[in-house]
Order: sequence, then C-alpha cells, then structure tokens
Amino acid sequence: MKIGIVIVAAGRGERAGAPHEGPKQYRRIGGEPVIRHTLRAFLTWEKAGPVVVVIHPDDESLFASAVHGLAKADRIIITHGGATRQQSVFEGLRTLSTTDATHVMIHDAARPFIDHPLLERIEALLGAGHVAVLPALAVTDTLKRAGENGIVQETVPRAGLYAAQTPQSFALTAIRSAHEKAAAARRSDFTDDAAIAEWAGLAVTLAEGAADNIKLTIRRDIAMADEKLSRQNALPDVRTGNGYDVHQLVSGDGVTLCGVFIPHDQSLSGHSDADVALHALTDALLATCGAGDIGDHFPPSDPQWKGAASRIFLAHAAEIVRQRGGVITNADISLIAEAPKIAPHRETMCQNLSEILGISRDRCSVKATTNEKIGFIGRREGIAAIATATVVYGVLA
Ligand SMILES: Nc1ccn([C@@H]2O[C@H](COP(=O)(O)OP(=O)(O)OP(=O)(O)O)[C@@H](O)[C@H]2O)c(=O)n1
Ligand SMILES: C[C@](O)(CO)[C@H](O)COP(=O)(O)O
Repeated sequence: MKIGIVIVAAGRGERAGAPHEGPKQYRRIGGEPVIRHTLRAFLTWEKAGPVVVVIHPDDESLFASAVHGLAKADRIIITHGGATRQQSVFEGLRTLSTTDATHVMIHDAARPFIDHPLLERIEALLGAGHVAVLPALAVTDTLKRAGENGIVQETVPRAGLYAAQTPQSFALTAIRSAHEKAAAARRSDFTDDAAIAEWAGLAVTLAEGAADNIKLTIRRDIAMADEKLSRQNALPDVRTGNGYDVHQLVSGDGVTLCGVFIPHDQSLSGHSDADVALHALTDALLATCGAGDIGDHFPPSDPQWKGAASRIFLAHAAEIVRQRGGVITNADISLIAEAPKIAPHRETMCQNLSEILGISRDRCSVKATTNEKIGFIGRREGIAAIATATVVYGVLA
C-alpha cells in the first residue's frame, strides 16, 4: 500500500469574506499561512507517499511563498484546480494516478489541525482492506430544521448523524472511477468525496475524526485558529539536553578541562584535546534541538580534528542552537575526577564557558567530585563529565 495525498487548495474562500486578504488557505495563523501548517502535517508523516497540491492558477506565487523553506516541500507536485471542490479533487486524482500511489487521502488545505494519530487510524482501516474511509465525529448538538423565516420547523433526531471531516481516504482506482462516473453523469453537486463514493456504490467506513480537525470556513474560524496557535506559541519552549563523556588517563604532563590546561602527571587520551567536559556540554546542547551528537559533526576519523581545541566543537554546537532559534539560558558541567584538583580552576572554567557560549557568567556552572577511589575513575584510569544545557527556543522568532 502506498498512500498518496491530495490537498485541495484552489477555493476562493468566499464565506471567509475580506477578499482583499486573499484566499483563506494563505492567511496567517500562528504566524504562518494556513496551508503551511496543513502541508507540514503530511510532509512529516513518514507513511505519506507522493503529495499533490491542487491550487488555483492565480495563486502560484502565494503558494510558492507559503511553502518557501518548508522541509520536504520539494516532494510536492502542483496541479491546477477547477471551479468546484469536486473538480479540484478530480484534477488531483488524475495527477496522483501518474505516480505509484495505490491509495489516496484527500484533504482540505483549510483543515490545518490535522494530526498524525488521525492519519494512523485511517491508514489502519485502509490497510485492513476498507475501500473508502471517512473520518467523522458523531453530532453532539441537538439539530433543528428551520425555514427561511427563521422559524424552527422540526427537531431532527441526531442518532446516527456524523459531521464529515477530511482526509477522506480511498483505494485510488476506486475513487478515481467514482469521480469519472460522476463527471460523465454531469453530477457536480457533491460537497465531499465520500458522497461521490456512496453515490457510486462504494462502502464508506467511518473512522473516529478529531475534534481539533476543524475546517476554517468563516472569518471567525480563522481568528480563533490564530488565537489558539498564538497562545501555544506564547508558551515558553524550554528544552534541556544532557551529555556524558569519558576519556582515558595515560601518563603525561597535564589535562585540558573546560578549556583550562592543568599541569598533572597524567594526560587524557583522545583524538582532539580530549576535553571531556566540553565534549559532554557539546552533546547536551545538540540534544536540545535533535541535532545528533558530537561524533556526527566532528567524526574522530576526520584528521582535521586531531589535537583540535574542543572549544571549536562547543562553539559550533552553540551556533547550531542559535540558528534554530535557541537562546542558551544555562550550562552546567559536573566533572568526576580523582585528580587533579578542579576547585582552583573552576572560576576560569566558568568564564571560558561564558565566553564560548556568549552567555553571562551566572548562567555557567562547573562542579567537581571525586569517585571516592572507587571504579575506573577512583583508580585514576579516566575522567568523566556530565553536562546539562537549558535552551529556550522560539523567543526571538
Ligand atoms: N474550487 C474549489 C473549491 C474548494 N477547494 C478547496 O476545498 C477545501 C474545502 O472547501 P471550502 O471550505 O468550501 O473552501 P472554499 O471553496 O474556498 O470556500 P467557500 O465555499 O467559502 O468559497 C478548501 O481547502 C478549498 O481550497 C478547491 O480546491 N477548489
Ligand atoms: C469535504 C468537507 O470538508 C467535509 O466536511 C466539506 O464538505 C467541504 O467543504 P464545504 O464547506 O462543505 O463546501
């Protein structure tokens, strides 16, 4: 099973009003265009195959700037839509049929809160052989039918009634031929693909929808979505990372710890200057943004790092953190060493951290303990370091 995605984004959003603000799928919520949120959800879902986006011919440049810099956006196949949602979906299906997709999830660009658990529920049903899957929520309000005069005519029993969502998902050939049949029958009044599937005689299976997966339809929906995301974005994104490193002690004339050379009757062995403390802190910083570890950035197999000062590694990690929008708020290192004595050098070590990381001295801490003569550290066979970094992301965005 290969699941292709069709995202329809060719509508004009008339019910959202304010045409001078552009189509609703390009308006900004939480600082980004609606469609960027929608696309990110699919592009980051590892089971997604080809992604077709159906846009209006007038929106080429709006679309290009909406996806600019979005990870994996180069996978998107763009096609042009028609005058109705039905026609736009049909165009998307035609385009998707040129790929190796066997199934399709058809989604509204105007539903930016789609989440992976819902995609997984649908995928499980498709995988179990259901030809058409409709995410929907049971209606919970009491339903009334009213005349144009605003007078209620009846209360409609809500038992068995569901509000349809997207992505409505199908075996690709089945939904494509249902659309072809509808076009041949000149039926252009379907508001969703499940309705076309039902009309064509396909069995449509319900999947539990998601309360957050609303369609932005009127202006208020967009304002509420913006408020919701802005509230989320306002929460501090505080992350901590930890790092651990150990290097062997061999006979020598001193060790470098936190950038300070301490004369000693042993040295730390390693490819670089073997500054175990800065290595642990480098890993801790990288861990706050999922950027791998020190070995990924400075492989020991690379001769250019032979004898290198480890402050280079730490400065590089700090730069990665900054590029990803992080502000380093604390750096804490615990050294575990039987000897040499660390205490006389702690202040210089903290000042080194402060200078390399570009943060104030009071945000840096170096502590040391012996290992009570126990184990490899106690036997002076090695020195270990544990580091914790605290970084706040997004505050400068
Ligand atoms: N000709 C159309 C009409 C709609 N859509 C897309 O279908 C989704 C759901 O449709 P809807 O909310 O009705 O969007 P609009 O048609 O844009 O809104 P309106 O009906 O208010 O004009 C939206 O992502 C919309 O861009 C589309 O691709 N092509
Ligand atoms: C497909 C759909 O999102 C399912 O709820 C919806 O039917 C499309 O939009 P419309 O507002 O009904 O035109």
